[in-house]
Amino acid sequence: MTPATPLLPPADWRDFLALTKPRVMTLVVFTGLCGMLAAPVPIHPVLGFTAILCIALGAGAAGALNQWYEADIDAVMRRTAKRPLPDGRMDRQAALHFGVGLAAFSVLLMGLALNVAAAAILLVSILFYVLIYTVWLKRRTPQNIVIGGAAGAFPPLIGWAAATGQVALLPFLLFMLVFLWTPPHFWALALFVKTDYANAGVPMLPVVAGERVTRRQIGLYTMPMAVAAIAPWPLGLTGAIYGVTSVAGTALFAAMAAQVATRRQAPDDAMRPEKRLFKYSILYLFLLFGALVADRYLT
Ligand code: HEM
Ligand SMILES: CC(C)=CCC/C(C)=C/CC/C(C)=C/COP(=O)(O)OP(=O)(O)O
Repeated sequence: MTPATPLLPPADWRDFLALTKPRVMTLVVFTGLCGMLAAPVPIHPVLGFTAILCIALGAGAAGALNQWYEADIDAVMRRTAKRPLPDGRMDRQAALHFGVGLAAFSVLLMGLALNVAAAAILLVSILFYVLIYTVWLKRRTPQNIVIGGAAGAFPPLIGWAAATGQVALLPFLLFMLVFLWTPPHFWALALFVKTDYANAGVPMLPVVAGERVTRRQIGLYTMPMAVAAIAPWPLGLTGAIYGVTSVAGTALFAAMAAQVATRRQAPDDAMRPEKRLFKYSILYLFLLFGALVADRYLT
């Protein structure tokens, strides 16, 4: 006789929400919204709302499928052990159905209500995060987040494509900005949660190559990131609000990254430089994308 599988009570709506990684996705959705609002074509508010909803649902679906696939490693990391699957609050099948259903719904709705270009890029970003990052690269190489991180850089392109039906140089530069921002963002965090990844056997850079290499890589990626961040201004694609914000914001980012790269910490500094860089990395993208929209509507 096969042993009875313990039946889990139906998951709470809060567990389904947690499956979508709502906190991380706020910035993903914000960059998509700003990409849409920065486009030179006005979009009907109902269609604009629908496009952003599709990005949010698509990103949430990707987060759910990520958690469905990696419940085993989430269970051994302190930061993730309380997620609905490793904590036993949800059935794996329910998470899979939720993720696949939400992904299909978001892509179809984007295609029907907006256009095929936006739907296609949304589909590519979901597949990129789930298949290329989560299933293929994450457990295999410390370059996982460099390549797989492209998934999180697509939303500005999706937003722009939703409004215009095509892509252009400015959203491409925004894609490059988020793409090159991801390594410093993530490796700064990985420096202070290194043992979690080591315990789970995930080959993140500080675990595999050590702290020194990781610090240097953070500094290295910051340089092309700075170029992508500032370039839209001299290229005449944005105005002075974005220009000044990007120059000042990026200078601060570069100063913090240099501190991390050279491991300088003032004796009275309570917070480790990498922790400060990680926190600032999030504010930085909010600032630059916010300035992009302010530029479009205030100048
Ligand atoms: C492969 C690429 C990335 C990796 C591995 C990564 C990893 C992480 C991790 C592990 C956290 C810590 C806390 C948490 O799980 O909530 C975090 C926080 C965060 N990430 Fe990333 N991230 C990536 C890309 C991105 C992108 C593209 C965005 C948005 C554009 C983003 C936005 C955020 C935000 C807003 C937080 C803070 C969440 C909070 O307040 O709790 N991340 N990231
Ligand atoms: C529009 C669309 C589909 C966007 C996709 C959004 C996306 C790829 C976001 C990347 C950010 C993210 C949640 C990284 C977490 O990495 P992790 O899974 O290694 O983190 P974990 O250890 O917290 O699970």
